[in-house]
Amino acid sequence: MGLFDRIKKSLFGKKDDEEEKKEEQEKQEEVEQKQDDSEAVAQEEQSEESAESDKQEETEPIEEDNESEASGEVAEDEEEPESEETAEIEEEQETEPQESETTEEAETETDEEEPETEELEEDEDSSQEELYEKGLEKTNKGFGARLNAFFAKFRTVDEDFFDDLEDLLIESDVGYETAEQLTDELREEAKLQNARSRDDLKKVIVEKLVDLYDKGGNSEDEKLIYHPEDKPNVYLFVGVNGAGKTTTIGKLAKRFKDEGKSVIMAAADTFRAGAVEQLVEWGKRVDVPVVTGKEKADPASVVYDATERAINEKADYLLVDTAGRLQNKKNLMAELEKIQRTIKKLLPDQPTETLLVLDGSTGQNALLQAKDFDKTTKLTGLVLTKLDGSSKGGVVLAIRNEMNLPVKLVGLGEKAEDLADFDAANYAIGLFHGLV
Ligand SMILES: Nc1nc2c(ncn2[C@@H]2O[C@H](COP(=O)(O)OP(=O)(O)OP(=O)(O)O)[C@@H](O)[C@H]2O)c(=O)[nH]1
Repeated sequence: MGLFDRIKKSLFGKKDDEEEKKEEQEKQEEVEQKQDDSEAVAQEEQSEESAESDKQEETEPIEEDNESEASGEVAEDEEEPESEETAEIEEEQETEPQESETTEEAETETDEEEPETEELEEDEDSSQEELYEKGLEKTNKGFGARLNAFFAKFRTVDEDFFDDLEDLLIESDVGYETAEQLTDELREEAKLQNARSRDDLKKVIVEKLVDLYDKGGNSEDEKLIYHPEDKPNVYLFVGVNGAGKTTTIGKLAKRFKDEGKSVIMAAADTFRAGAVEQLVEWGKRVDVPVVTGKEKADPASVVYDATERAINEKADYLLVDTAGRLQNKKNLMAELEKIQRTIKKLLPDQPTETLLVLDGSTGQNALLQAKDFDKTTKLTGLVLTKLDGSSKGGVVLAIRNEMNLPVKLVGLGEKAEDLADFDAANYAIGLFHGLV
């Protein structure tokens, strides 16, 4: 199923079903009306015929004439209320069971149409969808609900409408540049689609937002890279203090372990003692070995040891945690470069991934950090953490619009399983469900 189909099914699906049912009912009523009409015509013709035969029978005895008139009246008296009542009853009876029949039919049809493999994929899809729904609850109640309240106030599509929308997007961390661009595009799109009603506009706006979340639309580019022939696949995690590097590495180690892969972690954040302990703790929790060094040891030496071990043990993955803050930015960048050089000494094609971890709840600050790191470190993708802690949600849009880097993972909670591949459809569903 395509991205828009999935979103449409999930967000607008109920409405579409209702519309379909309504159309079905209207069609049925039309058919009944036609039947009634033809019955009425038939009745008229019949009464005309009987009137004619009455005329023909005028010559016959008066008694019989009376009888036939009487019987005609009785017949008419009986027929009329009967046909009205029956029509009413028929209508009542027919509409009710038909409604449930339509639903049943629709359900059976979809059941029959979809092959088993798709059902399994759908199961996976729905568990990811649930993770997003749960993780984005706060954003849904914040950004999503603000958007909904904005529509509730909707009167007419004019310049004020688009100005207010732009303000709302800026307030929701979308950022000035993206908000302006988005509003301009929406103005055009609304004109193009001749969207005038509240529902039309809502659809145009949600579609446009989803389009931006899906930027490029090629989710394959957003998947974490894994080369089975290139073991170990080294993933280097960079980012400022507290962004969620250690937590993301722990969560990912669990995921890979659960997939049956062998994993080693390297605690190269020797700058902060607590960071090493934290990774060791994750190692115990998910049963993955952690290579550590002495306090304040050269992080590159820890990475060297860990890379050697990963090569010797033919590990599938080596996940490297780095320091978030040094005395100054220049030192931090120099340290990251040294780590990259050290890995390349042993494995020239590594690291497979250099992922910048950003705290998604810091809004525009996350975007600034992304731009900053992107200038100095060769990155392959982004990880947006703590999206469960943000009621704004706009930063994802800003990052998608202003960065040429894929968002590969999102953190949707503190638990080991609260890490998901970024998925535009699930993100949009989590953000807008219950609102559109
Ligand atoms: N709610 C929530 N909390 C998260 C998420 N990811 C990380 N955290 C929390 O954020 C805090 C900081 O995470 P760390 O993994 O220690 O961050 P770090 O980047 O390794 O920080 P340093 O080790 O200081 O460089 C911890 O309390 C984590 O539990 C997430 O997706 N959701």
